[in-house]
Formats: sequence, C-alpha cells, structure tokens
Amino acid sequence: MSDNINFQDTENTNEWINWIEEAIDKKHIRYYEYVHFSDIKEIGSGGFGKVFRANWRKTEKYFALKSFFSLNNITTKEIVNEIQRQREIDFHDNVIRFCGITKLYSENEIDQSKNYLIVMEYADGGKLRNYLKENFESLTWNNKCKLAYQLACAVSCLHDEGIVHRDLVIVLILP
Ligand SMILES: Nc1ncnc2c1ncn2[C@@H]1O[C@H](COP(=O)(O)OP(=O)(O)OP(=O)(O)O)[C@@H](O)[C@H]1O
Repeated sequence: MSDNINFQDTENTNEWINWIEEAIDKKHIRYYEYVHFSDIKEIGSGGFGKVFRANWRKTEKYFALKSFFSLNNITTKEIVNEIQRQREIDFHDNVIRFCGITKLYSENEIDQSKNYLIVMEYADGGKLRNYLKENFESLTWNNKCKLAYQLACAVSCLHDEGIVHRDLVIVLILP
C-alpha cells in the first residue's frame, strides 16, 4: 500500500471515518472500550491486517478483533464495507457475528492517530481445515453432512444477499 495519499484519498478517508464515528455516536454500532480487552493473542492474519483473540472485561467472554495495518483510504473503506456487509447477513446462524468496533490509540506522543478494530464473535474451534485434519476419522457421516449443510447454507445466504466471497475462511464454533 502506498504512503502517497493524494487529496482525494484523504478526503475520502475522512468521509469514511465520519461514517464510522457517526454510527458509533448514534449507537448504530456498538462501541467497545479497548482498555477492557485483555489476554490478547494473535490468531491469524489476512490481506488487511491481523486478527486477535481477546478477553472482554475479564469475564468468560472472548471476542475476535480484526485489525488493519494502517488507517488510509483503502482500509477505512474496507472497514465500512465489512460493517455494511456484516449487517446484511447478521441474521444467519452460520455466519460470524459482527459485534461492534473498538479504537486503539497510538501510544506515541507525537503520533496520536487512532486505528479501528472490528469486534467479532470468536470462533473457538479454529479453522475447519485443521479441525478435519485432526478429527476426520472420528466424525460420523451425520456429522460430516451437518458440516457440509451448514457451509452450503452460509454460502447460499451470502449469494441471496448478492455477496460473492471469493476467499472463504471457514472457522468453527464448538458446541
Ligand atoms: N471470528 C474469528 N474467530 C476466530 N478466528 C478468526 C476469526 N476471524 C478470522 N479468524 C482467523 O484469522 C484469519 C484471518 O482472518 P481474516 O478475516 O483477516 O482473513 P481473510 O478473510 O483471509 O482476510 P481478507 O479477506 O480480509 O484478506 C482467518 O484465516 C482465521 O484463521
């Protein structure tokens, strides 16, 4: 990603940031204070940033926090896109829930910029691929059919909403 953000880019970045801030102010999306997260552990990484698992308020509740490498036009637009897409499919049991947003302020005294992290439901079972590697032999045909059916339902739900995912990441929530 380029550091040379032109005026148009900066303007758009502010527009996306305003969108996020207004959604938080009006409580359209829930805001989580970053200080209440602890026991933060990296669990994966994607094209835009890393994903962490974090404990909420020292309870039994864990969330997944999706971070972004830097806050520029492309990433702020991606945050807004992701929030909008998640809202459209928020009703489906087999799609990870979008919970809200948190802000991480730079600790650097000169650079006081903020960055957003998306707060999501945490899938404690890890990736389906790994789960199958370890458990394939012990799964019954009924279990396998259920997994395939849930997967097909989730993809069908995305398609019904006009969303083509292109690089599906399948994670599991253990019963
Ligand atoms: N809610 C979650 N619970 C548990 N693990 C998750 C969760 N979200 C993501 N992960 C893990 O983090 C990794 C990266 O997630 P991310 O969503 O950034 O991937 P991606 O979809 O490949 O990225 P992108 O499409 O944005 O480039 C996943 O492969 C998965 O292992």
